[in-house]
Amino acid sequence: MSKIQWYPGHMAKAIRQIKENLKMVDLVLELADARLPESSRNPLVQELIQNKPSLLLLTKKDLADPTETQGWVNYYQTQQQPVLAINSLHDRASVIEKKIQSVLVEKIAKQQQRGIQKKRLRVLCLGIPNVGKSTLLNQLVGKKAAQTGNRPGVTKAQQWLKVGKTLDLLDTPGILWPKFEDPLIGQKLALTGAIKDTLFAADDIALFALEYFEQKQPTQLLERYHLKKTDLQMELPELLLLITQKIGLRDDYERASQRIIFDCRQGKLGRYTLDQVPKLVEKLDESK
Ligand SMILES: Nc1nc2c(ncn2[C@@H]2O[C@H](COP(=O)(O)OP(=O)(O)OP(=O)(O)O)[C@@H](O)[C@H]2O)c(=O)[nH]1
Repeated sequence: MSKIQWYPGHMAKAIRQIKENLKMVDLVLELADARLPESSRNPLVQELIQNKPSLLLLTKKDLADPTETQGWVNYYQTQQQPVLAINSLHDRASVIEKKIQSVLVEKIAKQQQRGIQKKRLRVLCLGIPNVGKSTLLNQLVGKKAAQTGNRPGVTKAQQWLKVGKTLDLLDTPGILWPKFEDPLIGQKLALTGAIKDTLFAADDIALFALEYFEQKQPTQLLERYHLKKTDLQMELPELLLLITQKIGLRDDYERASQRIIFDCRQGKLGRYTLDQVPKLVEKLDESK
């Protein structure tokens, strides 16, 4: 597929801002998409936050495969990374508030021992575009605090938001990769909506989606587009043309591609997880 470009200027600015903001907070709330927990994390975030306590929130869990999400949660627990899977549209602020307090419980206890009585905890919220930051913040704050939209890059300025009795939360604009070498990550991000639609060819991403569903969840593909099992033996471009006809778009495979992408983003082909949980390699005792 064509190479997806990132803008180093934006990235440099975002990094400067994060470094400044990190000095002011007790914890980093890192958002990643539950459908692609690794591919939707900016690798630089880990480097930047270093020893700062963090909580990884896997957003949009209602769109991800629940078994896979549980697998990812288990995996992060083995990595000592505090994690919580959420549906930002429905989950209550108190669940996240409690989890943050549990991550910081030792720090709070130490501060109390030293006579420091902090009333509020300061939290920095980070995530790639369209991961659901504004939606989560609105849910946490309990009113329409941040602008939301299903377009990457809607969050513009940063602001402090009060959450319940214990948290102050800093909203920041989504940050981008400076570049990514692995085209597969680009395809996953494009399919789930983290990259502007103008930056990739819809048919490339639709073919990627067809390949995924054909291999992993064929029943959903058959049902959604009224296909026969034998249709799945076709080459992918042929299958795309067949679906184009099935949905009444004659030979307009460009629009059909956009429809397939939209269906995947909306969960019309069911819940799915594009990133596979890494296999936990048990240490073999070679002396035996
Ligand atoms: N199904 C589902 N949709 C969600 C969830 N969280 C966010 N969304 C949707 O995802 C889209 C993007 O959400 P935003 O909150 O605007 O994302 P953002 O991270 O603020 O985006 P930027 O402004 O690009 O940084 C919106 O259409 C939301 O309704 C979730 O947990 N489940």
